[in-house]
Amino acid sequence: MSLHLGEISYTNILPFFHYLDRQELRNRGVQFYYEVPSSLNHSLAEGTIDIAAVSSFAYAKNYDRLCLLPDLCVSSKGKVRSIFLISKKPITELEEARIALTSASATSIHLVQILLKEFYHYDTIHFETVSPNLLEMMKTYDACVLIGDDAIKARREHTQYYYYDLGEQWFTHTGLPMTYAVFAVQKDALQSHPELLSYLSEEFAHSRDKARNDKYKKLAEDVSADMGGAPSFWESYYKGIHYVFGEEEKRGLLYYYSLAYKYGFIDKPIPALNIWGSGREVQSSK
Ligand SMILES: C=C(O[C@@H]1C=C(C(=O)O)C=C[C@H]1O)C(=O)O
Repeated sequence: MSLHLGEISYTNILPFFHYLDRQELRNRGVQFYYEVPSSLNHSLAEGTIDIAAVSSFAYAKNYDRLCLLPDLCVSSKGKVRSIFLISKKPITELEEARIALTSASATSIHLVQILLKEFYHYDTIHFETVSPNLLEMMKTYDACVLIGDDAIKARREHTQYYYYDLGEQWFTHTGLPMTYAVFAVQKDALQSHPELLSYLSEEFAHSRDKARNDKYKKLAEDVSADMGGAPSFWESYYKGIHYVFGEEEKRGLLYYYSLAYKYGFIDKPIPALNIWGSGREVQSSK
């Protein structure tokens, strides 16, 4: 029986995937699915995918059925450089604004609402979820949120707007890192494929460590050839992202979940993260 693995179709996740021996994994029964985060979140919730890097928000939504792989995440302590609120007006002038949210995201579209409610005290902003097309969004809305490669491209090509980096905003107001993606696995799959999942988890960590030990040089060159942008941009982009799920990242994520609960984005509080193989739970610091 094969194991269905979801891969986010953005460059930010590549350190975990670039150096994987995909043929070896296919030989062992892994099937790859390449999708934007919101589709992977959906597939994981439906049970059609066994394991994936998904929006950290999606883990909270399906908390009872999922476990996290230890040590792996996509986080930033401050600027992430690929998740922006892009606005025609300064962030302090958004009373009654209409904001378009990218349909590719789950974590960031709730993060922006949390930031604007909790720290800017807005309660009259109108949010709508639409396809991630900057020009279309800005035709009808005052501001929009883009993530991943859409956001990187917008920042490069459309400099006439105000850009607010949501990782930086979160850090300014909380002093904590923000975790956008985690590796979540169905509890059922842990029963049916424990050895393969353990192998896969180690392979993700090896790929990440290889990319980091090379200071992201080779990865940056490959991404630049594929996507444009200078290799130096990609090197510093990767260096700004935290790929290790440490204690501070977990605290930041639990605080995000507590605010997501406060504003009704999730139905149940998340008291702790269930991390596979760690034999322990991490309590919320709040
Ligand atoms: C750093 C990023 O994090 C992403 C943001 C996500 C979200 O908002 O749901 C999901 C997965 C991550 O890949 C990014 O896309 O730029």
